[in-house]
Amino acid sequence: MNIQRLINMKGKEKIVMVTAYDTPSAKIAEKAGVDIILVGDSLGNNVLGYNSTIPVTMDEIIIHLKAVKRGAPNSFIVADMPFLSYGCSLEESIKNAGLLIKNGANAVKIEGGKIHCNLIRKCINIGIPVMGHLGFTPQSLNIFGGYKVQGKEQSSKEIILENAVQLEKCGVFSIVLEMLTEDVSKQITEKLSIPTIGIGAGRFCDGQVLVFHDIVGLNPEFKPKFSKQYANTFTIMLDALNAYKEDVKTNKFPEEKHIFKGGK
Ligand SMILES: Nc1nc(=O)c2c([nH]1)NC[C@@H]1CN(c3ccc(C(=O)N[C@@H](CCC(=O)O)C(=O)O)cc3)CN21
Ligand SMILES: CC(C)C(=O)C(=O)O
Ligand SMILES: [Mg+2]
Repeated sequence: MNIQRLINMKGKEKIVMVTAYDTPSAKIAEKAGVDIILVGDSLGNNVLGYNSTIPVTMDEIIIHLKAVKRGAPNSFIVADMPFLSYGCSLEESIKNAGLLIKNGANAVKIEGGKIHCNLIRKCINIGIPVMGHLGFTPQSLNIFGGYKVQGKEQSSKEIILENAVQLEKCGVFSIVLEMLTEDVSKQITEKLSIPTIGIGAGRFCDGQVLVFHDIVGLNPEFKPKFSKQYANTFTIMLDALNAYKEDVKTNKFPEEKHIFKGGK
């Protein structure tokens, strides 16, 4: 997989993106043959126990990116630039983007609109492919004041569309559209010649992205309307641990076959 192939998939074949944060989830994603693995800053919510993506640092993303790379050495990996790793100084932002590439990412994802065009152009010039992210951008949770669907008012529709157009102009190879009304994501998808990848943005995007833990049901208390849970692994794991506990308590584990014996 590469950015040209992803762009060529637009209008022909839907793009499948899933997050992964560690080696086992990356192995599963690679084995399933997804098109893109995202080392998302949702790492914070789903693995590190934060209640938003805001505390996630470059160091944390890099540790998990390297783990994902080891599990999925042949997959196309996008890494999220975490909050405050970009947007302050241009120089620092470019260095942080480059660090993600050095540590195994094939591209970086940046939340926000045309304000980042300068940074995006610089990144592309030095060889760093960039994916955009518009609509509800979780790093701006404190500006939005909550997890809210975007693009409901005419004025915000126009602003989001304009930002999508500008992101394409400055060279992003794809844009994630998060929690957008379906009419807006459809309009953006039709207007752009790069693929859109939706999460809570309806049926008409060129691809879809979901969080690994939401797909496999590892996070039973998080059930947003846009997500689809395909398995209940939390319960499967809980049952396994309960069975193990019961076996130890009742002397059913370990058995003869689990024992090491010395010579006579
Ligand atoms: N496990 C997980 N899945 C995600 O999709 C995800 C994360 N974590 N963390 C980072 C962001 C944050 N996301 C979120 C978080 C909360 C809602 C939520 O509460 N949604 C409600 C209200 C939407 C509304 O009507 O305004 C919902 O019912 O969908 C949605 C997306 C999406 N991302
Ligand atoms: C929800 C996706 C697009 C994301 O940015 C993440 O998982 O961090
Ligand atoms: Mg993210």
